[in-house]
Amino acid sequence: MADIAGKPVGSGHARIPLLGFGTAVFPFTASETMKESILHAIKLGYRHIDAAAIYNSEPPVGEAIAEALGLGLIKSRAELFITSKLWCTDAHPDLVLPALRRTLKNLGLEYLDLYLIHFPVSLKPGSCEVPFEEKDLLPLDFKSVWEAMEECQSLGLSKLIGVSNFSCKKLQDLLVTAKISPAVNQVEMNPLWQQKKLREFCNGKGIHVTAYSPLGGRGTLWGTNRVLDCKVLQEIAQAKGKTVAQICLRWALEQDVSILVKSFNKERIEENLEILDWKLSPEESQKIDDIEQQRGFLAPMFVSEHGPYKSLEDFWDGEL
Ligand SMILES: NC(=O)C1=CN([C@@H]2O[C@H](COP(=O)(O)OP(=O)(O)OC[C@H]3O[C@@H](n4cnc5c(N)ncnc54)[C@H](OP(=O)(O)O)[C@@H]3O)[C@@H](O)[C@H]2O)C=CC1
Ligand SMILES: O=C[C@H](O)[C@@H](O)[C@@H](O)[C@H](O)C(=O)O
Repeated sequence: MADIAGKPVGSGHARIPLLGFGTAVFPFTASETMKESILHAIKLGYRHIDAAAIYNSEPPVGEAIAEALGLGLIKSRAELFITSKLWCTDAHPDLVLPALRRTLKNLGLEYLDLYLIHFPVSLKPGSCEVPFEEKDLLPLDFKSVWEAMEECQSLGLSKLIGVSNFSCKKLQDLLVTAKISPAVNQVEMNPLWQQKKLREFCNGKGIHVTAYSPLGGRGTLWGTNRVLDCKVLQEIAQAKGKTVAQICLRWALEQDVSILVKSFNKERIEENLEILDWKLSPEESQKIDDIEQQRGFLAPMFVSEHGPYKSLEDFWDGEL
């Protein structure tokens, strides 16, 4: 069993496991493979599972948890750290609590460990699906939606609350009125988009950063191969006898963040775990540090002349 020690998160005693398991696969449909992969991951020692209403992954996550309990892979639900996310159509103050209750029903759980605002944007209320119409994009009412998130935590329906895809500026805006500070900001982070500024800001505010698409989301709708194809990373991997994926994951781990990686392939699920008992040398870390930075490709879906963000610069408030 892999030893995936957790990091403190939030203002209480909670800990977030270092390495988490992603469940986003486009088209967003649940499958038997998804459930089997989650179960396999739990068997190998993954303890954080990242779901979202939009992924349609909540039912298979719930089934995998029930099976893991039945098989004795875990003794209680409390051994797991389960995250899910509020989709933009429900990012309206009166829709947050009903959305979380639906999420819990889908998962068959009484509480989440972490509930996140998926994106700093709303969509006209309606069905939770992509693609969506650009004309449905709306500004997020940070204050009132966050108040509804705070209510979710106060009711004990989620132990922690947080955000995803938030720039420093947006976090700063949220913090002006927040009574509970976001425990986590889940963002894209990999050697090609290291999020140095955001991490520094979050560290200063006690907000834990979770890295998604640590491999650049190879082969996904929103990702790219440029991370796994990066020459510098390939050279380090070859010299070290590791895979490029392992170099990316180890690098992220050494930046003091937690990671979410998705694989539905048994060998790769295992390969991605084998990053805990070795280190990058200072020279290797420096080479990665020097890689030219560019933003990933996720946010363009939310950039539109009809919506609150007219450009990627706008979405990220010019931060890189
Ligand atoms: N909050 C947000 O807005 C977002 C959150 N996320 C979360 O983060 C998770 C991880 O990010 P994701 O975007 O999926 O991208 P990842 O960087 O985890 O890459 C996943 C892709 O890489 C492949 N892969 C996995 N392991 C290896 C390996 N060792 N070698 C080569 N290829 C590999 C997978 O294929 P295969 O399955 O065939 O192994 C899959 O195609 C998501 O699943 C989701 O839970 C992701 C995007 C946005
Ligand atoms: O419009 C598409 C979706 O928003 C998609 O970009 C996200 O759901 C993201 O891939 C994720 O995994 O969280």
